[in-house]
Amino acid sequence: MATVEHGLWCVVPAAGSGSRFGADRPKQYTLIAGKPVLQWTIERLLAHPRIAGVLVVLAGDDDFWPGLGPFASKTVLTAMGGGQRSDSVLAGLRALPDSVAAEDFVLVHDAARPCVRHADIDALIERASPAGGGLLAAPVRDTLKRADASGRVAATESRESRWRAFTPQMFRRAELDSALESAAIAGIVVSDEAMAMERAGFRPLLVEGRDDNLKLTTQADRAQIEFLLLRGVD
Ligand SMILES: Nc1ccn([C@@H]2O[C@H](COP(=O)(O)OP(=O)(O)OP(=O)(O)O)[C@@H](O)[C@H]2O)c(=O)n1
Ligand SMILES: C[C@](O)(CO)[C@H](O)COP(=O)(O)O
Repeated sequence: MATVEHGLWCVVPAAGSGSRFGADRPKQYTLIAGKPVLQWTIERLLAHPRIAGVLVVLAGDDDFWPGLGPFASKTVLTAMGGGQRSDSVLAGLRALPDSVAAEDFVLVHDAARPCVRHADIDALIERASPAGGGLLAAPVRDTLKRADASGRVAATESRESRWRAFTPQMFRRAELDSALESAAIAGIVVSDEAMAMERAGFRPLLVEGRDDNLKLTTQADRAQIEFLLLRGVD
C-alpha cells in the first residue's frame, strides 16, 4: 500500500496555447505582479512540505521557459507535452523519476491555477489517499441553465450533486497512466484525470476545496487572480 509519508511529485501541465486568454504569449507566461503565472504556481507547489518535486510539461515550441528564474531548492524537471492536456499529463507521468514507484500517488495540477491553498492540498492528500485517489472540487452553488442555439434558456438544470472539478487531482502513477492511455487509444478526449479514472472504473473522491482555486482561462479571470496573489495565498 503506497503511503504518502514521503514527498509527492506533481505533474504540472503547462503546454497549452491559452487561446481563450488571447495574449501575446501562452497564458502561463502572462506576468502577474511581475512574475509569470507558471512561476507563481510552481513556487506555490514547491513551498508545500509534502511535495518533493515538480515535473513541468512544456510545449515543444516553448521558448519562454529558460527565462524563468530559479525556484525553491527542490527538483524541477521538464518534459514535452502533446496536443491535448491529457497527452501532456501522460507525457509528464512517463518522465517522472524512477524513484516514483508505480503504486505511488502523484498529483496533477494545472499551471493556470496559481492560487491553490496549501490547506486544500493537505486535505486532498489526507482524504484521497485512503480512497485510492481523488480531486479538489466544489459544489455548484449557482442555478444552472442550459442554453439553446439562440442563446436563450432551454432548460434549468438540477444543481443537485453537481460539483466543479479543480486541480490538484491525485492518483496512483500506474493506474493513472493506464487510464489515460486507454482513453487515448479509444479516441476519447478526457478533460481531467478523474474522467479517465472514472472511465477505467474508479470512483475518485471529491474533496471540497476553496472556490478561489481559480484557473486563468480568459482575461476576465486575471483581475481576481492578481488580487489573490498580491493579497497573499497561504
Ligand atoms: N495540450 C495541452 C493543453 C493544455 N495544457 C495545460 O493544461 C492546463 C489547463 O488547460 P487550459 O486552461 O485549457 O489551457 P489552454 O489549453 O492553454 O487554454 P485554451 O483552451 O484557452 O487554449 C493549462 O495549464 C495548460 O497549459 C497542456 O499542458 N497541454
Ligand atoms: C482539469 C481542469 O482544470 C478541471 O476543471 C479542467 O478540466 C481543465 O480544462 P481546460 O479546458 O483544459 O482548461
